[in-house]
Amino acid sequence: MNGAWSAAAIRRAEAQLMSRLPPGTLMQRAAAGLAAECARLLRKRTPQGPKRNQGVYGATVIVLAGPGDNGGDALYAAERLARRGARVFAVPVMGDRVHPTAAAALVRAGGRLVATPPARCDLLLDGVLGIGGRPGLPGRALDQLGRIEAGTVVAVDVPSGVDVDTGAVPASAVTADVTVAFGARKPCHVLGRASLLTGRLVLVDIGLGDVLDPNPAVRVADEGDIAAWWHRPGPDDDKYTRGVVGVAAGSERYPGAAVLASTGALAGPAGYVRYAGSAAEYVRRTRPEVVCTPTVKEAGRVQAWLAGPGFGTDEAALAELREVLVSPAPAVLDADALTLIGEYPSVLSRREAPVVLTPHDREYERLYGSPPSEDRAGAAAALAKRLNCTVLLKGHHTVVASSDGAVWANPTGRPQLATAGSGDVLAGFMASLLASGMDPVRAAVAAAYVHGAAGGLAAEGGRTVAASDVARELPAAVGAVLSRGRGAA
Ligand SMILES: NC(=O)C1=CN([C@@H]2O[C@H](COP(=O)(O)OP(=O)(O)OC[C@H]3O[C@@H](n4cnc5c(N)ncnc54)[C@H](O)[C@@H]3O)[C@@H](O)[C@H]2O)[C@@H](O)CC1
Ligand SMILES: Nc1ncnc2c1ncn2[C@@H]1O[C@H](COP(=O)(O)OP(=O)(O)O)[C@@H](O)[C@H]1O
Ligand SMILES: [K+]
Repeated sequence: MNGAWSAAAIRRAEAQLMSRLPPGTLMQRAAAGLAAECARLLRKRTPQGPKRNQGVYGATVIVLAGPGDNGGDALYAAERLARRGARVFAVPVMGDRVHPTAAAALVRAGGRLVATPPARCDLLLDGVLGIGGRPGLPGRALDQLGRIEAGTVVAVDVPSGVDVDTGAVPASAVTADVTVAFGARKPCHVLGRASLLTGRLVLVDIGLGDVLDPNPAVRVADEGDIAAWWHRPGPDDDKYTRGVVGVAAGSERYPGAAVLASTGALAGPAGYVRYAGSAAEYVRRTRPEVVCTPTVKEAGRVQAWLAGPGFGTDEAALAELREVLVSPAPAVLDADALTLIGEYPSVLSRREAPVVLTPHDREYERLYGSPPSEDRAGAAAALAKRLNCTVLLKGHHTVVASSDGAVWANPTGRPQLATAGSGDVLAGFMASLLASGMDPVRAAVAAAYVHGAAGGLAAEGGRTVAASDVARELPAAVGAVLSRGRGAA
């Protein structure tokens, strides 16, 4: 598992570490790692004309330097590049406030402090704001970003202007090709719109590992986690012990949801999929391995339910939802089930077994009363706490929150997944993970991860993606994630 730590947690760890080290040590570690990454990027540049001067020597580097230590990191890294022959121009963007010793070191190495740098450069270093930054950019930084044409933009620690702890981008911010982060990820690298401005993330180890709080603000699963959580069938297993999934989805009007959710469920680790609803004819025709009954009651005992996709919001649907909720099995509630809960919140009141809610933003609003804020992790956690459920809030970086406040950001997925029915596939797959015995938060996290990976496979080569394509790629995505995960373990 990877984590992302809040600015306050990073500062606490840095303070502890710094108390044991000579002054300036951490900043030099950060600057050395940053300069090394810049040198790697400059080696890849393709200057116009004959291939001379490739690399650091002769490259034009511009530093936007803010008033704090983030500017200090950028200036010390630029000093190292200047010593290797780069032409460095540093622009103080907050009046004359600039890290004094770092600026002096850069000047000694041949760099220049200027008000107006060249209009083009090979590499632009964003050292405007780091973890001490409030959202938004100072005007001078914004002006320079508007006029400089940069081959590569490297953000120092975080893309300046973002809200470091939430990933919100309420005002102007830098768009980076690469972000070189020190010590640990911060929430803005993995959450919200800020994660899109981060570009490729490079972590530089400055020795914080041992002193960081063991509980990160945001967790990010990796393939090793998913492989470790996955229940593999053993020689004594049968289809029942592997778990029975109940799918209460679809209707005569929306039979597709039943098929997509059942296909999602079949791709998971459970051994048996039962369908309960009025679209049985379509499910049988497309997925003959699914056992169909007309109602939830007749489906009998299952180890997990999915309820909601395409099953309507009328009285009959409400009655079926109530039937699912009296079952002691954990349940994924999606789509129409979320609309029903928004309308009749009391249906959840006597529920004891775990529930995973999987809203997109409009469904979230129906459940919570207002749309999710740009602090998507905070929004998911607030709903999870209020309803005492696990919440998977869908979007570009899907977020999973547990009712006790733990938050996970999903690292996979792509916008092509935003296609009708793709959520039905996700919900069915998640129900299969629950039925296999996986803990609800892990089931939500693992389902989002593998679903995103399946979307990636479906979109390979720029192909267009429909929900059936995502469902078709799920078994391959499971295979790839588990085999890489076991390899990593
Ligand atoms: N503390 C440490 O030991 C280390 C810190 N490092 C670097 O230090 C950074 C944090 O440095 P600082 O604490 O000095 O903070 P920043 O460099 O993020 O800057 C804070 C300064 O910017 C001003 N400011 C904040 N938001 C602004 C806005 N929107 N517009 C205009 N001005 C704004 C503040 O008033 C303050 O003067 C990290 O991100 C990292 O780059 C690294 O050198 C590693 C070691
Ligand atoms: N911009 C986006 N980038 C990546 N994934 C997205 C984006 N928008 C939506 N998704 C994903 O697409 C899926 C859509 O689900 P949902 O909205 O429930 O669709 P449907 O109800 O039609 O099945 C979710 O997994 C969601 O996380
Ligand atoms: K920065």
